[in-house]
Amino acid sequence: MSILDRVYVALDNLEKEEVYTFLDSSNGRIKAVKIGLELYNKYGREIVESIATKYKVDIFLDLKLHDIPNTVAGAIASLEGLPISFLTIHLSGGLKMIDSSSKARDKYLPNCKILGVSLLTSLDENDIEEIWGISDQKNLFSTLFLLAKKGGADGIVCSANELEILHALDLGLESMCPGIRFEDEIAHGNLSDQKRVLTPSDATEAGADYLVMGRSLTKAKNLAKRLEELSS
Ligand SMILES: O=C(O)c1cc(=O)[nH]c(=O)n1[C@@H]1O[C@H](COP(=O)(O)O)[C@@H](O)[C@H]1O
Repeated sequence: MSILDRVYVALDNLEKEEVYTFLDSSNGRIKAVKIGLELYNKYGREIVESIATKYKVDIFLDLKLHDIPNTVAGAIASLEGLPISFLTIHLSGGLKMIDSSSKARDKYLPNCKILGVSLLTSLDENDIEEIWGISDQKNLFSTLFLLAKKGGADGIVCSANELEILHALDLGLESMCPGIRFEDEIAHGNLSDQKRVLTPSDATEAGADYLVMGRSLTKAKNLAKRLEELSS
C-alpha cells in the first residue's frame, strides 16, 4: 500500500468547477476526497452526490458536528442516503453527543464511520492551554480518545504526533490525521494555519490509518509530481 492510498484530499478553497478541474487533472490517481463545510454549505448534498457519481471516489464528509445530542442526531438523520464513508463530530461535545451520533449513524448512515475530532491541528500546546487551562495534554488526548470509544465512534481525528497515545490505549479506533506537509514545505516554514504538523512518511510510520492533505495538493505547482512522491 502506498501513502497515496491512505490520503483523503481536502477539497477546500475550490469552487465547484475548480473541484472538477482538479480531479480531472489527477487522472484518476486520487481515490478519496474530503468535502468540508465550505463546499457543503454552498452546494449541499448535490456536490457530494455528483463527485461520487462522476469520479467514483471514496468520500469523507467533514462537517465537524458539535451541538446538543438531539440536534446532532437530527443533523445526521438529514444526511440519510449520502454516499459517504466518514463523517466528523467534535469529541468535546461530550459522551452523550458521541453516543447519539453513533446511534443516529446506525439508523440513517449504516455504511458511514463516525470520526471524533480531538483537538484541531491548528492548535499548539499554548493554544490548548489557553482554551482548556490544561497543561497535561497527554491526559487530555487520552481522555478524548477513551470518550470516543465509549460513545461508539469508529475513529478519531488527531495529528500523527498523538498516535503514540492512541496506540498505547489499544482501543481499536481508526486514525485520520490532518496537519500534513511535505518535507520541503516544512523546511520553508510553509505550514499556513497548521501547527501540529508531520510529513506524509512520518505520519504513516507513526501508524496513521489515513492522512488528510489539502493545500499541499490542491495548490501544488506540479500535482503529478506530488502524487508521485506519495506513490513511491
Ligand atoms: O477534521 C479535519 O479534517 C481536520 C481536523 C483537524 O484537526 N485539522 C484539520 O486541518 N482538519 C482538516 O484537514 C484539512 C487540512 O487542510 P490542509 O491544511 O490544507 O492540508 C482541512 O480541510 C481541515 O478542515
